[in-house]
Amino acid sequence: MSHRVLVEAGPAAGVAVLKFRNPPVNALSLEMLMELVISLEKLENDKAVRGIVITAENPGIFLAGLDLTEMCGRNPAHYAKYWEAVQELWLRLYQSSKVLVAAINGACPAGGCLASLTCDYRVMADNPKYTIGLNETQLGIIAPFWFKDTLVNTVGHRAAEQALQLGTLFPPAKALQVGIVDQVVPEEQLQSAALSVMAQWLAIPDHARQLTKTMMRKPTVDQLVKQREADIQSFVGLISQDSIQRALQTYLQKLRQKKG
Ligand SMILES: CC/C=C\CC/C=C/CC(=O)SCCNC(=O)CCNC(=O)[C@H](O)C(C)(C)COP(=O)(O)OP(=O)(O)OC[C@H]1O[C@@H](n2cnc3c(N)ncnc32)[C@H](O)[C@@H]1OP(=O)(O)O
Repeated sequence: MSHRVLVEAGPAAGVAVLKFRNPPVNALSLEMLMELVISLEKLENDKAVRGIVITAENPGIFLAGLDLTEMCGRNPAHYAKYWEAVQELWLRLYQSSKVLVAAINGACPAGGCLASLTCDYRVMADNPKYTIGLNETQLGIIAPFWFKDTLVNTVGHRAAEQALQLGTLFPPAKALQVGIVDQVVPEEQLQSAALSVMAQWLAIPDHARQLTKTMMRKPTVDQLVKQREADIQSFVGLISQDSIQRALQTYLQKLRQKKG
């Protein structure tokens, strides 16, 4: 039984809707990552499902990214387990044979942006409070190579380099201009726009679309698969450094003090 992920049958045949519901901010905790992987595996094995709309149950925050509390003050074994789960989620999403459409109905930083970039199409609600991007450098950390490659595959090298170095969080119109999202629609039309684009994608024969997706994504997937363990060790080494721990603690404190 999943608590942090809700899967519903969509209003159209062959379409499921997967909703994030991990209050307060839909951070990707270890439990949330595991529940997502299980839900995605079930959907992948369900032949009746051809497409999945991915969204947040409550508008405002799509996904707050990786859970910073999983990366602060823990031991190396925990960091390794956590990072393996992050890799697993990315591999499931990026290699999914289903059509994935992200209906971005809230803030979408870092790991949230990465999850949306694994989808085949991104529709974002036109709300200036919502931003999207890989903002890791703003936290004093570095987006790993497979985060970077997923962005490069979406927006091209120059735009990705600039966005990554600056850790830019783009509001909807700018995100559309850069190509990080494919469509921006009024907030109340988000779900219908996602379903409408899903229908267009589902009009293509599955086998032809799936093989094309695999052809386009395989080189990026293979890069991680062949060095998964090294990537885990690299993460554990970096995240355990005092300077990185200090940077993350400072960032978390700033988030907490924002309210006070
Ligand atoms: C060595 C490095 C190697 C690899 C790199 C690792 C890659 C990491 C990628 C990531 O995903 S890092 C995480 C990046 N995420 C963010 O920068 C988002 C931070 N959060 C926000 O900007 C805001 O919280 C929000 C826009 C998502 C929501 O704003 P608001 O509605 O105003 O809520 P609060 O800011 O008051 O937050 C409520 C509550 O939640 C805590 N929180 C927020 N984000 C996270 C998070 N990502 N992980 C854990 N906890 C988070 C926040 O501290 C508040 O906690 P309280 O205890 O004060 O209630």
